[in-house]
Amino acid sequence: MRTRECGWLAALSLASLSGCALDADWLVLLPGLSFGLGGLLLAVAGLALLVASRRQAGMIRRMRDFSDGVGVVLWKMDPASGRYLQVSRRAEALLGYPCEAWLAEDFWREHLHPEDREFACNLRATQLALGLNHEIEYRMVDAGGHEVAVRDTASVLRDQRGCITGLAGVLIDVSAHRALVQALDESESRFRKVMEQIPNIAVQGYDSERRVVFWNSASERVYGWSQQEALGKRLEDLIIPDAMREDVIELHRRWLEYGEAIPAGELALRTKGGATVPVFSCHVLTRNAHGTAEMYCLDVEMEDVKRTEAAWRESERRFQLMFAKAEVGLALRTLDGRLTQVNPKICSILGYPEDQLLCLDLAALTYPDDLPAELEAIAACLDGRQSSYSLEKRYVRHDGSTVWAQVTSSLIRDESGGATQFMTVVEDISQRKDREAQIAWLAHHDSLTDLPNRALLRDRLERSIARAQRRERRAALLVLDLDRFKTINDSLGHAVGDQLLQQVALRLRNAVRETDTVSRQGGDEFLIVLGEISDLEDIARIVQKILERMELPFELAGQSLSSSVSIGISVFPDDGADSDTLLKNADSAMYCAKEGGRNTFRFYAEAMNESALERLKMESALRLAIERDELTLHYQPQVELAGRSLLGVEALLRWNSATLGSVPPGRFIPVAEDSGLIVAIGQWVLAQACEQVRRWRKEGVGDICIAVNLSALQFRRSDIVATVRDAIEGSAIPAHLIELELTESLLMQNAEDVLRTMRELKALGVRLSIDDFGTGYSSLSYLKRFPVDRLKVDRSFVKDAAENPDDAAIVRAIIQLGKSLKLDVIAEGAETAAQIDFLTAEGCHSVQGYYFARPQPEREIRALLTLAAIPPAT
Ligand SMILES: Nc1nc2c(ncn2[C@@H]2O[C@H](COP(=O)(O)O[C@H]3[C@@H](O)[C@H](n4cnc5c(=O)[nH]c(N)nc54)O[C@@H]3COP(=O)(O)O)[C@@H](O)[C@H]2O)c(=O)[nH]1
Repeated sequence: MRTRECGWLAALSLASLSGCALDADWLVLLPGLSFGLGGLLLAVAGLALLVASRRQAGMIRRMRDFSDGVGVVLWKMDPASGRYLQVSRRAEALLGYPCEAWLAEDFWREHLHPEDREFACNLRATQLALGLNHEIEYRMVDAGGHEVAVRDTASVLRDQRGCITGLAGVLIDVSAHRALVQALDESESRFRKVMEQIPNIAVQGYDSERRVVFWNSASERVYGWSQQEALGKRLEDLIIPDAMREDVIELHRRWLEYGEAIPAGELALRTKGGATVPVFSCHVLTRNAHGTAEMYCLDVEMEDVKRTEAAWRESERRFQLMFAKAEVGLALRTLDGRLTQVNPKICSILGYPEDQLLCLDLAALTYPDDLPAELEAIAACLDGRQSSYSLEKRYVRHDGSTVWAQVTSSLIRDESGGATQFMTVVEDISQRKDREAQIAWLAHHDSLTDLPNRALLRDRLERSIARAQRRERRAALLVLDLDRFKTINDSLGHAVGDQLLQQVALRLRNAVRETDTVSRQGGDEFLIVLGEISDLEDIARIVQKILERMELPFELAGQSLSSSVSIGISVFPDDGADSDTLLKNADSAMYCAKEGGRNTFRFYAEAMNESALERLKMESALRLAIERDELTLHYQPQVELAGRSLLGVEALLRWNSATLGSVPPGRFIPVAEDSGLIVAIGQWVLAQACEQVRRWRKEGVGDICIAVNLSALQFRRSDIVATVRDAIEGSAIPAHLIELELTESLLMQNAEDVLRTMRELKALGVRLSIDDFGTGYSSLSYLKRFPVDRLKVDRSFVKDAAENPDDAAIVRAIIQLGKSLKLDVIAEGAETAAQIDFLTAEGCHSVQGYYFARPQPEREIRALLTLAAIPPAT
């Protein structure tokens, strides 16, 4: 609480002194409103004088209304008892009591705040005793029990003799004002405290003469002057170096006079001890409570910053040095895998120049099989499950080779903890991997021959069994034992024996497919696993190939040595369902082979031996058939149905073997195809057919067209176009007298290649027909594209066509198809008159079959060739 004399109240007292009645007494109080209302109330004071002198009741009433309007309470009090005699209407709003309540004895005293009561009562009593006007700030308590801060301005009323007659005053509610002042005080003190205690910013305040008015503890530390020493001293005498002195004074002046702010910037200021201290200084010009200018300077010491910067530069320099010189590959990588920085070592590991490497990303550099594991590890880092990962992986180098690396990637985070990039350390571990691979190789291979050893073979055998089981195929295990190896070893020495084993290993490897496994078990014993076998005869053929290759002499130590093997064979699933059983059975089969005279093979199951042997015998005999002149061609007429005229003949191969007797084509053609002999045989057939055409023409029989069967293998493997061209040109016959029969199934495989070859053949001028038509799955669209002249209905449909409606429908459909595609249709296998009638009725163009003639040797068929109409066979 504070009291204040209100000097000019004396002037207002004139109004009362001049004998104002009660209302006029109020007027002396109005100046109490001057606090905060300034000039307005001076005008009011003048007005009061005027009113007092003129006693204008209306004007007084308006003044009372005015006091209510501005929110003040006018009161009159008995000085002796302290009881209000009168209060203005505003009193009700101030404390929430009706005006009458205020007039009660001791109202004022009782509604003073208990903490302020004594002080307010004493002060008023003292002032009254001295006869002084006075002003007191204290708190009252309203009807709701809340404190209300008031400023109470009281004037002493006197009569003409100067005796005190009463006390009148104004109560103003200053609660809001006080709260504001208090908040401002608190705020100011808070900020002052902050400014004083802020540790890193030296804050100084200077008045308009640049004398220190504020000097915080950081200023004491930075500049060495204590607050006590600094206060009142001038800026330029404290911290401004001499060289800057005049400039600073001038800058300050210009700020004050022209408002040109002193810019913030780095300065080198002076300490008490005369040392220079680098600071970053910014300045604020403000006005104090008295309205005078004050400049505040906020200086941040730069030494720390500079030290940190230097340390950072040093650390960066070291990092760059370490990065560049590191003996391991280093790379910085964005979170999505792009390389942003690489060191020379990683460039050399990956074989890329730096600029090219920086254009690549993780996926492009990683061996595809190893990428998923690394992406999984990256995801674990990015979703916070781990902060780094380490793995072994393969990179794809610039030249396409792969390099094994031990990779450790750590997530780098920024100050706020956000992941920014990966730092990757790459160590070339190719050598270690090679060593590991070498060790693994040695653990699973025979060091003499480099072939898989027993352990690896067992693994491969088990895999082959599993695969064969899944695909419902067979697998075979061959146990091979070199005949006479002991003799060679003992007589020529171990070195030669070793060489022999190495050459045997090589021959065995070359005799089987890549996917088969050849293994050495030690000594002169070898094992072979043949996987994915669909036909038992395939095994016999491979075995035969091995035997043949082993029979060829070995060049060892300057001499030619011959050797041979005995082979025992067991087959999955026929001879055993597991590797142990198959090994045991193949072994016992091998001993049977040895007992059987060596240089031979034996299946574990006897039945297999028979069929395989027969087939092998046939293959061996067939191999010699051409040179032994055992092959001949028979011819079967092809007859036009309408006029029964001869259209041509089909050449059909016959084999009369010196050892096997007459072998039907149905048996030897598949063996020829499987063994590849069909290529040479087919060539022979073609040449013979062309030669026959030439002879018939020469001998006057006529231009007889010969149809020749082309096997699929012949069509695909040999240069069939050249073969046909050579045969035709070699016998100088018109090409259209040769017709090539291609099976329907051949056309369906690699259709585009087949089509190209067919077009080339057609370009030679030969005729093309589709054999066995109806047994394959030709689509109409394919047929349209193939340049064929004739469809040959398979004899299986012709056989029952006259009786079986289904077969009849098929034959009918083929005939219609031929007509639609403008192709001749020949039905083969027509044996009966009923079949001939049916085919004639359906509009079939021609037939081939026993009805007219069986395939016969040239001399027997010759008579038919000149007939105008071919009669049925008798
Ligand atoms: N790649 C080559 N394949 C050839 C060659 N020579 C023959 N073959 C093919 O061998 C299969 C069997 O031939 P083959 O025993 O000669 O049988 C042919 C005819 O004898 C037989 N045929 C003819 N008419 C009748 C008959 O009325 N009834 C009946 N049961 N059989 C009859 O049809 C065979 C002709 O068939 P195709 O060649 O499909 O016209 C056989 O698939 C021949 O293709 C050759 O040199 N190369």
